[in-house]
Amino acid sequence: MIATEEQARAFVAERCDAAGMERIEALVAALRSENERQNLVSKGSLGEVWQRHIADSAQLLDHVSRETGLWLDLGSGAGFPGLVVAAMQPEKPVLLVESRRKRVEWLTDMVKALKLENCDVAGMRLELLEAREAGVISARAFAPLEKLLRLSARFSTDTTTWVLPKGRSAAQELQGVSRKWQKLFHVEQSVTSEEAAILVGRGRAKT
Ligand SMILES: C[S@@+](CC[C@H](N)C(=O)[O-])C[C@H]1O[C@@H](n2cnc3c(N)ncnc32)[C@H](O)[C@@H]1O
Repeated sequence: MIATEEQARAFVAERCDAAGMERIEALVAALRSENERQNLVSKGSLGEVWQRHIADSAQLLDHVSRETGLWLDLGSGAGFPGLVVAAMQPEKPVLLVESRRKRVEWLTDMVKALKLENCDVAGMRLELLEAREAGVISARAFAPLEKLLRLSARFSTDTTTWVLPKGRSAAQELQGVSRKWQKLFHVEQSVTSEEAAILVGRGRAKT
């Protein structure tokens, strides 16, 4: 279990090259500065930004094979987890979906500043996004599982990998959805918190 900022930084460094680490350092610096202007993340979490946001996002890579297609991140907010993934693996195509204007501006600015040619921002509600096939679907603190699956099912295929950090509610939320959806997922322990878990799944979420 990651317990310190140093451990979190080392965890991330093991999963990307030096250029990736430089991009992540730049992202952290920009986040600290932008958070003075808009509430991208809670002030309290900035003191543990590597544990709470960066490593928390980076750990999803351990559940995803390297060759998957488009990584679709729903409700990216400040960029977690999608922007972190895009910065660590610039060969991975990533689409960040976010509806709030100021957050869309922040994400767009960061994609430009970090020179992430692999990463696009869809500044709109997910409901309005044109259907496309996603190799990976991620979403942290986006919506309750039932709603999340209903909104994103149309982007999934038989080979889609789902990585859904769900905090302490993971197992309970999974029990609350229909059996056809339960079958797709299992619960993985988060490495950033004893209490948190990630719903990892594979396949098409039929509606
Ligand atoms: C609680 S925040 C989480 C942000 C980020 N994923 C994180 O974990 O730090 C949820 C984000 O989802 C966005 N959002 C909520 N509903 C959405 C929708 N239907 N389409 C696109 N974005 C949405 C919100 O604007 C907000 O930025």
